[in-house]
Amino acid sequence: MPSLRVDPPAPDRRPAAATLLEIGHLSKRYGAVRALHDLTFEVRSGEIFGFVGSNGAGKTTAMRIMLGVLAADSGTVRWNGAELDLDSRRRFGYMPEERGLYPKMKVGEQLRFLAGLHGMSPADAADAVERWTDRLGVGDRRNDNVESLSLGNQQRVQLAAALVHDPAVLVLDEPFSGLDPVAVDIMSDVLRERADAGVPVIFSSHQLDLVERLCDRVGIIRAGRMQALGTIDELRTTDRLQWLLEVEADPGAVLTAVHAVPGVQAHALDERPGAVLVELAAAGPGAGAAGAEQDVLRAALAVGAVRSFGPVRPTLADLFREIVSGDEAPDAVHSPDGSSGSRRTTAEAAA
Ligand SMILES: Nc1ncnc2c1ncn2[C@@H]1O[C@H](COP(=O)(O)OP(=O)(O)OP(=O)(O)O)[C@@H](O)[C@H]1O
Repeated sequence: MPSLRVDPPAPDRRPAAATLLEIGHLSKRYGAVRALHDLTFEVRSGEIFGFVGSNGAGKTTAMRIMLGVLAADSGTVRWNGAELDLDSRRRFGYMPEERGLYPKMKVGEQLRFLAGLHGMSPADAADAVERWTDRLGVGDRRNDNVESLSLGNQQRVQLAAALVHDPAVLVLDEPFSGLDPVAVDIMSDVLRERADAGVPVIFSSHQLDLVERLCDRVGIIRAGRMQALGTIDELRTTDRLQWLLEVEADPGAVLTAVHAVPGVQAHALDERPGAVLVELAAAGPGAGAAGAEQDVLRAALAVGAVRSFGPVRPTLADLFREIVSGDEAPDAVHSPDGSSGSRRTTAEAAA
């Protein structure tokens, strides 16, 4: 059941931008487990891309392949039109799921060391470490061993490690997990700021409200395949047009009146007494439902005063549930014919 949000379409924040990171037809097996199957998507300059999927869907595998810490069985990862090599990967900032900090090393020392590995001079590294640890709220912990920090603060340090060399691409595996709300806000601001500076940002997350709020585009992956890809707004535009209707009248009478409109389904909402969810067929070639909402409104007005009547669109969490519902065990081997199909937005399909 879609939640009852009636939102105006979100503004498209995407600048007209070049595709910087292209993930093309990646496939990967671990023995009998098919972790990725022909996974293709792109992340554009200045865009925050949210990578979502159930546990075991293949997100970490895809991110590791992007970073070159894991080899794909087939497929390519291109940056700025060229296949990635060691040099270009040094320009990436990566926050691995397994969090690779040295527990017994001091925060500042460790970050300066990592910045040096990315080719920064000691002076530049020291400046950047000071700037990022201050920004991420762990400036006063620079002289403490990593293991003495709370897990959330270690995560802030891990983000500093991904950012310290001013990366041209950011790939972050579950950067928000375990963060307190203040740290979530800081992390969100930093990602938006980096994207606004032209950096393609990709992160995985199970926090769908956050993904919905923060990301310009989203990919929903299921069992190693991309199932839905597009802006939040595009993904929320479904074939089923649902409207929420509230009338000052007996709900049974409202339902009867609405059902009398040809091609319209309706049912009462348990969680919102008196409200009726009206489902119109999609307007489009052959659907013949354009203007059906006017017929519904007229029918409703005939039984009582209409308190509200407006379109309802699914949240990202609704879409996600719809896509992964009936999921088989994530570790299963999948049929080679791609029978699960893939939902791409019109814009993506045309691209
Ligand atoms: N080293 C490995 N050896 C064998 N199987 C693996 C290995 N790493 C991952 N897998 C399997 O590959 C599939 C994809 O795993 P992956 O970690 O990429 O998923 P994920 O989407 O990141 O999951 P989560 O949200 O739980 O982190 C899963 O079925 C997983 O069990």
